Order: sequence, then C-alpha cells, then structure tokens
Amino acid sequence: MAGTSRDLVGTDVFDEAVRSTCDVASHCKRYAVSVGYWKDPYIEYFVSHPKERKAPEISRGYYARVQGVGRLLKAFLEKTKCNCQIINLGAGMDTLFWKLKDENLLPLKYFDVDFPSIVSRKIHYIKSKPPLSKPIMESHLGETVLIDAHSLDTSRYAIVGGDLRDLPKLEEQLKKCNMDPNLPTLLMTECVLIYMTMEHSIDLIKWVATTFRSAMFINYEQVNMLDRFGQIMIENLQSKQCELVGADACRSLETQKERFLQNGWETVNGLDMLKVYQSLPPDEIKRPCRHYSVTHLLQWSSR
Ligand SMILES: C[S@@+](CC[C@H](N)C(=O)[O-])C[C@H]1O[C@@H](n2cnc3c(N)ncnc32)[C@H](O)[C@@H]1O
Repeated sequence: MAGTSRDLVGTDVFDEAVRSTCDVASHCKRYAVSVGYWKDPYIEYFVSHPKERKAPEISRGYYARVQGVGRLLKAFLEKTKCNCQIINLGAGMDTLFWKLKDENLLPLKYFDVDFPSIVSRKIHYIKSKPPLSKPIMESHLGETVLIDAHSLDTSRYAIVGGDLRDLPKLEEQLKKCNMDPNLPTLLMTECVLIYMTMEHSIDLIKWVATTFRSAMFINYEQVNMLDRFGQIMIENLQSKQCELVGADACRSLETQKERFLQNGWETVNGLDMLKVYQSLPPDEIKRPCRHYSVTHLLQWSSR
C-alpha cells in the first residue's frame, strides 16, 4: 500500500510540529532582544530566557526581519492614518499589538490568529500578567471583554484560535470579532505559508484578494530552497516531523511573486533579506555579515 510519510504519521503529529515552530521563533526573538538587537519589553512575558546562546547570524536575521516588517507596517499605518485593521496570520507569541500601542500607532482593530492551542497559551499569559492585560484594557472602549479558552475580543484587539486552512470558519470567527472587509487591511504571515500545502496557501491568498476591498499582504519566508542551505533546512525540519509542504513556492523570489500575481493580486514586490539588512542604518550594523545567507525574503503585495 502506498502512502506519504504524512499519511503514515498522521496530520496531528505534523500540525504539532508546525505549532512547535512558534516556540523556536519566540526563543530566538527573546534571545536577540536580551542581547540588545532591538527593544521589546513584552516578549519576556511570553517566553522564558533561552538557556543556550544563539549564533549572531540568527539574531541578525531576526533583527533584519523585525526591522524590515516594521518599516512596511509603519508605511501602511501612515498611509491609512491608522484607519485600518491588521490581521497577523500565524502570529504565535508576536507582541506587535503592545508595541504599536506604546507608539500610539494602533489600527482601529488588530487581530492575531493561530491554532487554538497556541492561542489559549497566549490568552493564559495575558490573563495572568498585568503588563500584558493592562494595555489591552486601556485600549478597550466597551464594557465587557469577550474571552474564552480559544479567543479574546476587545474593541481594539482580538485573538482568534483557528486554522488558516479552514477559511469559511476563519472568516466567520473574524467577523464575529468585527473584522470589517471594507477597511484598508494589512495581512501578515511571518514564516507561516511554507507550513501549508500550495493548495492551502493559494486558497488563503485568493481569499484575502477577494474578501477585502483594499489590502496589503506582508509575507516573510524562505527563498532559494533548492540550494544546499535550503535542503539542509528541509532535512533538519523533516527529522523533527515538520515537513515544509509549501516549499515549492519558496524556490525563488520569482516563484514567490507568481503565487500572488496568479491569485488575484495586482502588485507584488519582494526583497531578499541581504538587501533588507544592507539597507538598515549603517551605525546599527556594526559587525560584518560575512555569513549571512540569503534564504529569506520580505514580500509585499497589494490590491
Ligand atoms: C514559525 S512560527 C512564526 C510565528 C510568528 N509569525 C513569528 O514570526 O514569531 C509559525 C506559526 O504559524 C502557525 N501556523 C502554521 N500553520 C497554521 C495554520 N494552518 N493555522 C493556524 N496557524 C498556523 C504556527 O502555529 C506558528 O505559530
């Protein structure tokens, strides 16, 4: 009997391995923050200090990613004068809501979406740590906050536990939290689409293109997956039962762009992360980046 390794091991095991990437990302960010790459006073409430040191290349990569995404995000907020919504898909323990609040840059509504088990952890941290819950309550205008194990809804911030592969349900959940398809909307996926099959990521990209009247999509993920470095990454994750099932779109900058252009998007731009890194203020990049390999890109698309 024929079967893929996915059939044999079971989808739950693969999904669990995908969920565990949330911890990897949060630990790397927490480490980079602790050694001064950028400021994030909230990440320590979501993740403990990693026991091991991380290689400088990893911290630099995260630094470039946070700065690059941050620049695009701020350009969008400036253009819309914050009369917009942001939907962070596969947000993990991302702290963007709190950082935007501190900078007085909150959109009309900010949504985090991830698998229910990730979301319930995030909500648990928020409920038990006043430095996280206080800013949410300060930005909330209504009287009651809707909160259960897998969702939280306040007037400016919602956390939705769902599956990006089940779009009718996701749309219903977002609408329940007052997502407004008529508002200019920024959608973000940071290292998320590669964990979905091409079919699922295309459905998501098309859903965004047909649901929102005007939208921008920031996608940060791998490129050059056919080179030696990319192959090692694939093998490494496979050994942890985590298959990069969406790697086909990550063969090059061009394949990344095509996925959007062929699925309802008018304009697509993409930069590899070496270019993003080199465009950062020179006095912030003090150490040479000899070992910085180009395996990621930052892409933004609009309708
Ligand atoms: C590598 S982590 C990145 C987390 C966050 N975007 C960041 O940059 O810190 C990938 C995240 O995508 C989420 N994810 C992947 N596939 C998903 C799906 N089908 N539905 C919901 N969340 C998903 C995972 O649970 C995980 O939190």
